[in-house]
Amino acid sequence: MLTDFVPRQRWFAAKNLDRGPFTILSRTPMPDQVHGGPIEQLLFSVQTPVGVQRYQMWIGWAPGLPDSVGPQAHIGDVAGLTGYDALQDPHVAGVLLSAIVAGADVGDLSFRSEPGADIDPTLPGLVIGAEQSNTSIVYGHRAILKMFRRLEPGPNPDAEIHRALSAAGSAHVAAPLGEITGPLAGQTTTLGLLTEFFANSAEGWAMATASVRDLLSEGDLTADEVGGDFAAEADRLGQAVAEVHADLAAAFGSEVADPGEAQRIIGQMIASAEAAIALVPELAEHRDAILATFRAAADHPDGLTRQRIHGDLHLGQVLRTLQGWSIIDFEGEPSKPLAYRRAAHSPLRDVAGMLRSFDYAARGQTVGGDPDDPVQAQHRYRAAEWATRNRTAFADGYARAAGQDPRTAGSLLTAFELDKAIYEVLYENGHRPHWVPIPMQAVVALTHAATPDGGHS
Ligand SMILES: Nc1ncnc2c1ncn2[C@@H]1O[C@H](COP(=O)(O)OP(=O)(O)O)[C@@H](O)[C@H]1O
Ligand SMILES: O=P(O)(O)O[C@H]1O[C@H](CO)[C@@H](O[C@H]2O[C@H](CO)[C@@H](O)[C@H](O)[C@H]2O)[C@H](O)[C@H]1O
Repeated sequence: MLTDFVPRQRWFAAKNLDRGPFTILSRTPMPDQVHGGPIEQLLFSVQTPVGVQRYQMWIGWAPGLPDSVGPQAHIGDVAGLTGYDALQDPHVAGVLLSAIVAGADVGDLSFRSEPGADIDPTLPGLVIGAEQSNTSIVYGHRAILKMFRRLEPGPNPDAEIHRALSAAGSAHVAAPLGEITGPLAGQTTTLGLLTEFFANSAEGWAMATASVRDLLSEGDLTADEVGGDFAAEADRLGQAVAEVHADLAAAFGSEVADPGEAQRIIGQMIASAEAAIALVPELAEHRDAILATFRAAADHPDGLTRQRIHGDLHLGQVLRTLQGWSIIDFEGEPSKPLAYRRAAHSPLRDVAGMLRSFDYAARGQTVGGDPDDPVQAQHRYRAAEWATRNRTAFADGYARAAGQDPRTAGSLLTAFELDKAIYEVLYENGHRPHWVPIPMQAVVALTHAATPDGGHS
């Protein structure tokens, strides 16, 4: 029954991998029924060449597909009952919120609210957009419940970091309100996280791309002259990221790594690049330049600091609220193991993620098209202008708040950007193949200096 439905879901990361059959790990029915049939949490695993993957689903059963969900929620029919993706059902959303507020224990699942959280269990819940790594339900513009889809045994860094930053009084994070946990491979595992919802907020990605469009529609004004200029926001965002890094360092600790740290990091980047090259043929022709760019960064003289970071920072992970910038989704890079995502890393990794994202916001609007069309060529030129302006503003804001300019890391910052761009090639190859040219272009630009003729061949 899962065979047709699961591979169509955005959250399923093994779409393009050879894989074994789905193995059901557990089924936990809720005491409540909403459409004359049970609602159950189902955990399953699937074996892939890169290891086992585990996933969470919530399945509702009813005599037919309930009116409260669309046809995309249909999973399959068994013994006269229709199974459907229950997280898309507002009635099931209500059951989950009530269980959190009640502090229910259901089978092995624990539903808990944070001490002092004041949540109205009757708030109506609505699932938001399908194009996410997980599935989130918004309750009356007051709270948002993220149900993690791909699971790894242990605490999810999203829950850990929301709690730590909130306890530190950070102005840049949503307050945690509750959690759903349960056992997986013998460890207590975060299954869902309820946090404060920022009503009237805008995603950084939406704001940045609106600003790019504004610039592209202008024939002769430069990026600093158009009404939609984003540079002041990019500067404030840099400041917010630096403040979050400082709070994370205070909450979880930080250390100056030993002098060999840069070599160790570069070694990991080279290993990831080799793995990506083996999977994506377009990367192979740039292999020499990629390796040369990484090697050039290995001799970083200064000690690097290591601390907990966001790990997958981009413009889609930042919200402009009425108060300022907030950062969401502290899970880390979805493809990396949990131990890596909970470990200390260089904050330059997050800085590089944001720098890449400014490039994405700009080039996403000009990708594809006719390379010989003069209007499109002009758009590409303007998009590059926007990216430079906003990358600079972000780094300026970060440097001011951190007291240290990330750009002084030079070739090492380039290596972090290249590492991210290669990750993005892999990510787009699996999820949005028509966007592969965006990070590919960055791979070429970032390795340009390392090619024998400086990229003039
Ligand atoms: N606290 C919040 N307030 C308002 N919107 C939020 C909040 N948290 C998340 N969102 C919205 O939900 C979307 C998905 O959240 P995210 O944590 O990025 O989930 P995923 O892990 O599925 O990518 C975000 O892109 C954002 O639009
Ligand atoms: O699902 P997540 O938000 O955790 O992150 C994954 O998906 C992102 C795409 O939504 C991806 O980000 C890439 O695309 C963004 C635009 O959609 C762009 O702003 C980022 O710079 C680019 O990396 C992210 O890498 C991936 O982990």
